Amino acid sequence: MAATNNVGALPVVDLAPFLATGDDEGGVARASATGAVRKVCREYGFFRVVNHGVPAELMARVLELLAAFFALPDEEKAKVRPNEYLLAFDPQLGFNLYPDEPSGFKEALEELYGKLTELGVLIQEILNECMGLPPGYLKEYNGDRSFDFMAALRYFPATAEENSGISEHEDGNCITFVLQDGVGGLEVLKDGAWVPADPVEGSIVVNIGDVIQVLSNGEMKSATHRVVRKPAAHRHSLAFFFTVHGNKWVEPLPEYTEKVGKAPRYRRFLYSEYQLLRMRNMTHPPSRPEDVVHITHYAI
Ligand SMILES: O=C(O)CCC(=O)C(=O)O
Ligand SMILES: [Fe+2]
Repeated sequence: MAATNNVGALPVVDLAPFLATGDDEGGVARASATGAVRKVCREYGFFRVVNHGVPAELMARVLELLAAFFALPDEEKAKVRPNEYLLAFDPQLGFNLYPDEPSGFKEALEELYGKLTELGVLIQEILNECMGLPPGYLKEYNGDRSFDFMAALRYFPATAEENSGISEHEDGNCITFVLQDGVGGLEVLKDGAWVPADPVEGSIVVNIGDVIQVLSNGEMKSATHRVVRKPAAHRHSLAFFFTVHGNKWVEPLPEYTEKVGKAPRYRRFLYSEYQLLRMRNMTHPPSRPEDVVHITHYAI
């Protein structure tokens, strides 16, 4: 059983140099932030971003609206499951359903969706640079935003009997952003110990998913993480999944294989197939833990 390492703090990456209008000094700061992202993705796959362009006021407003939404009467649900969620997709696709209450919910979620999409595009560009890919490679490979989605979550307080919010897992997509209220409980596995990804106001937690791990032939980590519920309060969080279209083939890139004389560590797969297998993990949970499909399913 891994220990919890309370002294560990997530590395922080300041994105200000990428959002400021470019000058020479900005170039140096951008190179240094890119280096920081490369290092943290190799070691960890989890970090925090600040000065990310998503207004703190909007983040706070959405979390308050989520709390108001999930607080609408339904306490019976707490008895049968550890959390509740609401999904939102690209508003332009036109199939999101929003509740009437609280007022301003749709507008705030859609505004946030747009901002997090922009942040995803920015982080993807930074990763492109970190990974030494031809300029614009990832943008071209992953230019279709129709598979991205956002999950708003509420976790019930832990009981004396159990406290699991989301059991340990890796995200299957490219890049995930997590916004959370002040309760805490998100933890990331680093060198065999659970490191808390505690809330820091205004910052956004970023984690690398399986697609980036495979493209980089395992060099960039899709970090294992979980949510442990706290006894005192409901926790609200919002996860945005920046991902590839289902019809994309995912495989280790030449920059990490033939160009550097390394054998691919994964066989190629269609993203929609992997998504389906992961979905089945949830709808038909295998009785043996070793039968749960992870990215290792495609390992060579
Ligand atoms: O609620 C959180 O902080 C994280 C949720 C998560 O890991 C997920 O939905 O994949
Ligand atoms: Fe996750």
